[in-house]
Amino acid sequence: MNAASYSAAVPRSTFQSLDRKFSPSSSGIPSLVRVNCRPDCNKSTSQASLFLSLGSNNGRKGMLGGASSWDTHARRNLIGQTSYSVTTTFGGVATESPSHVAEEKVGILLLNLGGPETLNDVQPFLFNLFADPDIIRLPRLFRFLQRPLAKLISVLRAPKSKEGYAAIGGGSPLRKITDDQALALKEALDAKGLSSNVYVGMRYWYPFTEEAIKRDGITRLVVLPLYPQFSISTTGSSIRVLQHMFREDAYLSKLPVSIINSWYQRQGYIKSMADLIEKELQSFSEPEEAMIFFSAHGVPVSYVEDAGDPYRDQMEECIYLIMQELEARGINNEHTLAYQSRVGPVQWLKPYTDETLVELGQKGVRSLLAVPVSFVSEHIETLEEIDMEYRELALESGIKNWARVPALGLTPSFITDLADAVIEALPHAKAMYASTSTSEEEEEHDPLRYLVKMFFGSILAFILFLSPKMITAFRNLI
Ligand SMILES: C=CC1=C(C)c2cc3[nH]c(cc4nc(cc5[nH]c(cc1n2)c(C)c5CCC(=O)O)C(CCC(=O)O)=C4C)c(C)c3C=C
Ligand SMILES: [Fe+2]
Repeated sequence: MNAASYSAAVPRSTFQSLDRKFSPSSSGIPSLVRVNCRPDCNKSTSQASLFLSLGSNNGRKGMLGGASSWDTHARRNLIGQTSYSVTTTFGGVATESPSHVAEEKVGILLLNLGGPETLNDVQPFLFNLFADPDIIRLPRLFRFLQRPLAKLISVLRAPKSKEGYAAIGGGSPLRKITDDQALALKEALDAKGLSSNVYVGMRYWYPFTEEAIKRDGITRLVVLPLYPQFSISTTGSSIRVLQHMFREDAYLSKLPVSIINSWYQRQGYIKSMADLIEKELQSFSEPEEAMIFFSAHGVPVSYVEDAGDPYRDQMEECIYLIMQELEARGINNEHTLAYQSRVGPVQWLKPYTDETLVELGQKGVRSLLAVPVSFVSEHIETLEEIDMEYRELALESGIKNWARVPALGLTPSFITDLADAVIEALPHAKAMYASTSTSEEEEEHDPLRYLVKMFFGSILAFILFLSPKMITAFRNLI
């Protein structure tokens, strides 16, 4: 689609504008991120924690209970249901909509996870990760423990993680790859007539999301997470940071913003994945014999079943769409989906990649094509976990022929499709105006409530730290 003139009857990508509507829950999370949820997932606010399961809290099923929640009575603001008619020219040229003509300066913010660049960065990077309340979901009563717990876990986990990063050259390649993707996206947008500034915002390492958007006169912003599928733990977490930034900042709160929550169903992405799979199958002497083994990053089951994370549904739909595309090309290989990279003692999405590989080997599968599907760059979990650990396990389990599809990276058809997604999202940008503080924030500022929480929380935490469950939890980390 050419940016110079388009009628934005936007297809299936789900994107929404930041708006100031808050849900009735106390989470402080704007309704904008509650998307793509199954119709039956509007249970209220059950919580998940990575490490502990203590049963109910305030009548809520879940791990430690009551942390901030992703209740998902999804305001399915799917753009496919809306019809827009906007004629726009970009690139320093007048932008014309039915209501106004203005000079637009477009910014695109790519969101990603970030990774340690050196081995010395590993522990502080892990600290940032585990200090995220969307990764370790503590109930409010225990929230004051988030940072000490993150410190403890990061120190315990660091030696194992360092080994992994050492095996792939001493650091994560994510920053370089994401910067390259940003440049490629800018060029693809230029080629479509849209001049833009593309920024990179990482959640847990440099350049941090909080510092990503520069004050260079942007008048409209598209937020594009580099995760095809939405999860509370990835896109959701980054959007939470943005939400906070936008609430605090006068300039940002007025900036029209459009957020692309997930884009796994875009044809350009599906076809690009199918191209990579089709190509890699040719590396087998008998391509039709190879099982296509999709390996997605896992999340704890409670995210999906209690907190309403749409991640598993989106992942399954994504695999279905890729397989449909392959079948349309006459490729009818068997396929399966499993989840990798679990951390801690709780149940994660199943089946697990390691267990599935062993089972497939035992069942007589001899050729296997691994397809990483939750991420679009090479990173530690493709380069170390899949290419080294899982490959070795597969070969030990009787699988003779092993290959892995590369991450999409800079694949031109993929980058072009991201550019289209940005262009389609632009007309839907809306300002997020200043909002009132949430009940959660108000509570933080009430000293009496805070003291009571600290008192009871400390007693509970003391008991908890001595429990066998906690000891097992830490043992499973290292
Ligand atoms: C869609 C992708 C990802 C999801 C979902 C996700 C959830 C998730 N991750 C952890 C814990 C860790 N993740 C780590 C690294 C890491 N995670 C992702 C992506 C997703 N995570 C990426 C791309 C990376 C690698 C970045 C890089 O440096 O290359 C790590 C550190 C590495 C390690 O020690 O294994 C941890 C720990 C949790 C707990 C979680 C959901 C709750
Ligand atoms: Fe992860």
